[in-house]
Amino acid sequence: MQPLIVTAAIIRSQTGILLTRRPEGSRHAGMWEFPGGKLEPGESPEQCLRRELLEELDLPVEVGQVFEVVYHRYDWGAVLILAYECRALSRRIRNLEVAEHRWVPPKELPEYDILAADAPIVRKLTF
Ligand SMILES: Nc1nc2c([nH]c(=O)n2[C@@H]2O[C@H](COP(=O)(O)OP(=O)(O)OP(=O)(O)O)[C@@H](O)[C@H]2O)c(=O)[nH]1
Repeated sequence: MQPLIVTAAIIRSQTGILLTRRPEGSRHAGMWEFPGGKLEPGESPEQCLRRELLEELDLPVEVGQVFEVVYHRYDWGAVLILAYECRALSRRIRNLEVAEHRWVPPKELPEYDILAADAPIVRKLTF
């Protein structure tokens, strides 16, 4: 099986890095993650991130450099996560498809239940 290709946004503000919590009824419900989602056919990672951030948070973003790439096997299958530095183009966020969102100072990231695949990203952010 090919891994699921997933994009994730690293968005920084003066108060921290943006985390979102997965809604009830989704895989890994209640866990925290970086906003983003699965790459759709024909889409570039940048297009995917812009679409997902609008769908989930009504947040327009500018997509920058790759921050980290992670391959991880869950018991249900593998993911290839492409994490990009992104810049929020609005201050307003709406929790459209997430349970909640939070701006988390890097040193507090280890206190959150973040998806296992994101561990290398969290390490790099807290380093
Ligand atoms: N968005 C996001 N997904 C992640 C991260 N880390 C991680 O393991 N994943 C996994 O990657 C997959 C992304 O799927 P998703 O359900 O968020 O994507 P989506 O919005 O396109 O899905 P849907 O439209 O089917 O609901 C999930 O299985 C999720 O568990 C992360 O930091 N951000």
